[in-house]
Amino acid sequence: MKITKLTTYRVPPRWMFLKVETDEGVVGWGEPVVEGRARTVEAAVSELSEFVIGKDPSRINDLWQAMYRGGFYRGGAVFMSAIAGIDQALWDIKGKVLGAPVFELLGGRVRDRMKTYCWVGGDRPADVIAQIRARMEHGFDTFKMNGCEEMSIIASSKAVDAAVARVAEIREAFGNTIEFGLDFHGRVSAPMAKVLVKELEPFRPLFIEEPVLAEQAEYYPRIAEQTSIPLAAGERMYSRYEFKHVLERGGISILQPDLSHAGGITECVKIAAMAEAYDVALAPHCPLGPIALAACLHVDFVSWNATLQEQSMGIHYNKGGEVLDYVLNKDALKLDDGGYAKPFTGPGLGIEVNEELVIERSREVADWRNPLWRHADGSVAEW
Ligand SMILES: O=C(O)[C@H](O)[C@@H](O)[C@@H](O)[C@H](O)CO
Ligand SMILES: [Mg+2]
Repeated sequence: MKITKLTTYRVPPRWMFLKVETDEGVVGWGEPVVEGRARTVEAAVSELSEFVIGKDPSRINDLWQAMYRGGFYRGGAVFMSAIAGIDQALWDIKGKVLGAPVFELLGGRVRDRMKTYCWVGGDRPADVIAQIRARMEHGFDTFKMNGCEEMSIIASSKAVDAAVARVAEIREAFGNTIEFGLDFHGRVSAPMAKVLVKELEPFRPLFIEEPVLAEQAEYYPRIAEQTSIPLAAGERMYSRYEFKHVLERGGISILQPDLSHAGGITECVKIAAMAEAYDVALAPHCPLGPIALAACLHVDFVSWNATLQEQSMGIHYNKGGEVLDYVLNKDALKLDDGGYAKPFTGPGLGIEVNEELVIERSREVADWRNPLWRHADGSVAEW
């Protein structure tokens, strides 16, 4: 079998799907995208297709190594996302050729179902109580929200109190009938992370995500020293070689590689195993579409240390498109009570893509950009 064509489709809300065709008619789908940089990733996929076209799709490991090492320069969000989408599609093809779900090709399931969580609260966390109540009616009991609004490098006690009051209100309203993670989203500086984590300790959030920016990773062990709240990070790390430093330094209890940013299934299965060796949980990042989510779940089903899966149904970013819109076999991603995903039964990634809708929506798609926030003094604020 030979790869004959790679086609990318940028679709609403802010995703990109990749179709990989072969000379035997077997097709694989992937989701290579960096949110807000879809066209840049599209160019990277196009460059990589020069190498990939004509190759045997079954040789996933060799193709991955050649894509990763073959261009001298390596790593980074754009390049590793391009590789990720191609890798996902190759696993989809392999499963379809062999008639088995990807998790079976990776050694079979370690669990019968996988716990997911959902977002509430939006960019600037608001209205979270009502949104939690609404999602609880659909059986969810685990949530994530932004932990704060813009936060100056040395923020006011008022800004800290606002962040803490929101969490206190959640615990007041729900006790521990629900669990929630707080995403600092890289908005919090190292000095303020120490302050915020200390004030949040009594409310025991399930985890604090990106307590500082990935480029400040040396602070993870220092922040972990001062709190019992598990720290989570990983969405802005792109290969084993970045995660190994974080694992060696310690401080992170939950690794969150993104299956569409960190090299795909081939790389993230290895990252999951590295995390297990350090007794670190796996909670793949996934604010994206159905193909990315399916790739995450296949890794979850074979990773003993997988604990929680992010999924973007109802997330504040999904304007103009939702996860199940592009899926024909919607039941494959139906979440049961408690937000549990069940194992795929179909071959490959187990997602039947609504190609007609993908093509139609790809014709009129706006380029999504995240907002550029500024502090009151006019300086750029982390979004
Ligand atoms: O945890 C999450 O989902 C992420 O922090 C998410 O909010 C960002 O990755 C966003 O998608 C970037 O455009
Ligand atoms: Mg995050």
